[in-house]
Amino acid sequence: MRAPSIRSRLLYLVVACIVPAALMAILLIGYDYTQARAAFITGAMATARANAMDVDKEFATVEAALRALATSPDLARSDRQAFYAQARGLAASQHMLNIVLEDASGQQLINTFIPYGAALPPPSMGNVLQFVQKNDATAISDLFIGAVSNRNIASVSIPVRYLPGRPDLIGALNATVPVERFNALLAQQSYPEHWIASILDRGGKVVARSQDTQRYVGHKALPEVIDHMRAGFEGVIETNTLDGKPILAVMTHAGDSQWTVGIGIPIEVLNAELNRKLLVLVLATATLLAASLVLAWSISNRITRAIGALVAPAMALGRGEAVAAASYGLREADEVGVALVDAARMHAQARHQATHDPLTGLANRAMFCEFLERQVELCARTGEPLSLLYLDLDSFKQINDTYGHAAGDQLLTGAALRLREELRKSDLAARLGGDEFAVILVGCDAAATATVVAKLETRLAQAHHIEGYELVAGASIGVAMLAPQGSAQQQPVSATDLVADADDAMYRRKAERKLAAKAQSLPAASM
Ligand SMILES: Nc1nc2c(ncn2[C@@H]2O[C@H](COP(=O)(O)OP(=O)(O)OP(=O)(O)O)[C@@H](O)[C@H]2O)c(=O)[nH]1
Repeated sequence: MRAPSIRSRLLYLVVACIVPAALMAILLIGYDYTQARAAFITGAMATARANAMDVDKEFATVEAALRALATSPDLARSDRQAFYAQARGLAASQHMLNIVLEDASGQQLINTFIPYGAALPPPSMGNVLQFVQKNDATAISDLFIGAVSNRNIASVSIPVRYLPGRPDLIGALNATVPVERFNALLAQQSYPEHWIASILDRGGKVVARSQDTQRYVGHKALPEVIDHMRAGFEGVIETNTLDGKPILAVMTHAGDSQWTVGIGIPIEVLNAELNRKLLVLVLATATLLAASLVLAWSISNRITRAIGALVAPAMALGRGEAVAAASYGLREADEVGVALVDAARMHAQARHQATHDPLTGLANRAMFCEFLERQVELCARTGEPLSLLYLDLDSFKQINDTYGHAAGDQLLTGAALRLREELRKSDLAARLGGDEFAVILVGCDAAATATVVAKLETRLAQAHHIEGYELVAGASIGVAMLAPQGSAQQQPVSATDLVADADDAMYRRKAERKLAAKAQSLPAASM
């Protein structure tokens, strides 16, 4: 399996960084949403309870006014006309629609809505009167349409002994209040935007509403809401408004009237913020992800290019070639590049050390042997001439012994330099060890070889200026040749034979030179 690329790693890294961050943001948004929902429930419930108390307060105000009216001396005296006038004045001052006094049979005795003395409706035993008589207590009605006023109204009724001396006859003193009183109650609240508050009677009819009041007054709430009301539920439900808008609503009921106050917020509004935040998050994540991926892609391209550019110098190093310093546009790649340059240099150094003599810098025996074998084979095939010269310095030991090893080293180095200067680039000069050198001349016939030998003998015989002395150590040069094909000359056939011949020739030459020197009574080396 192929190892993953830098590009895929970087892309994974981007995804690994951004996706968890986005998930975390989603969790935070979710938490925020729950908090907003809880805050709505807490705030709306507190407001609904306060509104429910306000509803009861409205009824309590009306009841208190009626109870005060019931103590009127005009009633005790059965002065109906005076009582009528008093009731009418009270109704006007207390924003009541009208006040009605009924006897025990349900016959209206006064009705402030109808002029005093005019005909009153026939008697009727309503539920309210029955309740008042049975319980001798205040009754609060549900919403109904007034028979005379033809308006949505509610009534408060208190028991009243309307005939002096007949405490057994219990009639009712009723006051009706228009729904506008409850609408006014909601209107004076400053609900947060989007909140919808409603007041419902015990039967679930809408009494007042903070929005679209006229449209819904008298309408029944949804059955599920009515079911909750009947069960005496106080809490939060998800339901719909009468116009079908899904809402989250809190419900509570007033303790005395048992009317219900509900406050809702459209789920759409509640979710709008959530959706807005989620949209922003999705867009931000997508943008961030796209930007990061593009950045990661471009970074990976740069890294890949830098690493790819290292392949060529690495291959050059493998081939043993020199590696040039370069900048790869990335610090790490530059460092590897520098290491490759160093490695190539060390490699070249090691190769040079393995094939060259450290003192003179000439080829060493190993390189000499390899080169000679290759050239012998090549020339044997091509028929080109090849000459091998074996050189040994004369009386070098004496120089060493007399002037020291360091001076001997300098002389060896000087001799090597002279060889290099006198030879062609295509020739090979090698130090075989001690004061022994060898030269391979390729494509050099016998005449040219003789010229080179003479030139070298002359040059090497010249004095070296070392440490203030003039030191002379000429060289005895033995020659062996691989003659051209078809030549009559007897041929050595291998490099080993050629070396042995050159060595022999060198010894012979040395002997000749020694003899010649002796004959001339001259030392082999002079200083
Ligand atoms: N300074 C120095 N001397 C070396 C080195 N290698 C070998 N020698 C010495 O070179 C000398 C070689 O001596 P020989 O060739 O035997 O003797 P020679 O005096 O040249 O005598 P002939 O060859 O017969 O003329 C020895 O004394 C070695 O110790 C080297 O690297 N540096």
